[in-house]
Amino acid sequence: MTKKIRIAIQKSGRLQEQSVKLLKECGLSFSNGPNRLKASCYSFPAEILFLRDDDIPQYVEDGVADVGIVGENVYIEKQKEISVIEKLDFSKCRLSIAIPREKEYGGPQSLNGKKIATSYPNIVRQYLKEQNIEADIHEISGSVEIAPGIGLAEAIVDIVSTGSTLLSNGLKEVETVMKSEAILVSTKTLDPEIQLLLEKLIFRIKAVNTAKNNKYLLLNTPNESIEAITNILPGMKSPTVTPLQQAGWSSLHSVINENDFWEIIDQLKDLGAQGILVVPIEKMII
Ligand SMILES: Nc1ncnc2c1ncn2[C@@H]1O[C@H](COP(=O)(O)OP(=O)(O)OP(=O)(O)O)[C@@H](O)[C@H]1O
Ligand SMILES: O=P(O)(O)OC[C@H]1O[C@H](OP(=O)(O)OP(=O)(O)O)[C@H](O)[C@@H]1O
Ligand SMILES: [Mg+2]
Repeated sequence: MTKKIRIAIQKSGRLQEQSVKLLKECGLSFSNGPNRLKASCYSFPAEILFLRDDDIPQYVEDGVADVGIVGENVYIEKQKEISVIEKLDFSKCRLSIAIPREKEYGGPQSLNGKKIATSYPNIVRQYLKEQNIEADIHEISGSVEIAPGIGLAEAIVDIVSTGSTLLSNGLKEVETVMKSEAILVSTKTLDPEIQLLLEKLIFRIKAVNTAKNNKYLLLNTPNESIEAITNILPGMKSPTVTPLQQAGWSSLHSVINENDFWEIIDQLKDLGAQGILVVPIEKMII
């Protein structure tokens, strides 16, 4: 019987939807109803385990799951013997120190002797040690932003993305402790068959994520500008150039990193390019 790779993802919460989407884009189809804790993939030898995100590092360390998707913040906090395989480019956030909006902030040293509420005691302990601060860490498992308002702590360390949770709880962000995004983690030593499945999965994840950052670009160019445009748009190997019906003109197709597009658009126009189309790419294998 062929072995299956066991992939742990969050059951519900901030990582869930994007983790499911990524696996499905990688060709792993499975059903994920609200009460499902385990699902078999139809199209890939894999089993999906739906778990609390905080438990995923432990399950991966124990080998109950071979790989898992967690936030870097949880990976660092849990201090488990597991490997980081790949950053996944979603659930981007930061772990920040926040204090009541009306309070003056006098730098990290002003936290000396204060009480800090957090769900990330190990990360905070390490930060305080590095900054040479003596403060009291009060661990709570959720709704951390409420702590200063009810007199539980003078500061908090929690996840911030848009900052709206801090704002609605009368807090202000004063320091970033770490940045985080979703990552793929794995057990340190994998069975060789599972390792091969993991390599297939990584190949697919890279194809999906590279495609997201790139766009397919089509334009019409006067033939005398082909060389100059090729220098600006080298593409994966070199652009495809096909003649148009209209003499002296060609259609040029290439691939471009999304971030570069607005930087080069004026140069393309100056070289006489017309009818520029930018199209999303679904998968990209370099
Ligand atoms: N507002 C946010 N924006 C982006 N990413 C976030 C945000 N909040 C959390 N994350 C990331 O998603 C992860 C899971 O967050 P979530 O709030 O769903 O955790 P949780 O409540 O502990 O879930 P669980 O019930 O699985 O324990 C966090 O560890 C962090 O990496
Ligand atoms: O800066 P913001 O965009 O407001 O995001 C930050 C909030 O998002 C997360 O909570 P979530 O909404 O996932 O709820 P939770 O309490 O269930 O973790 C996190 O714990 C923060 O409270
Ligand atoms: Mg959790």
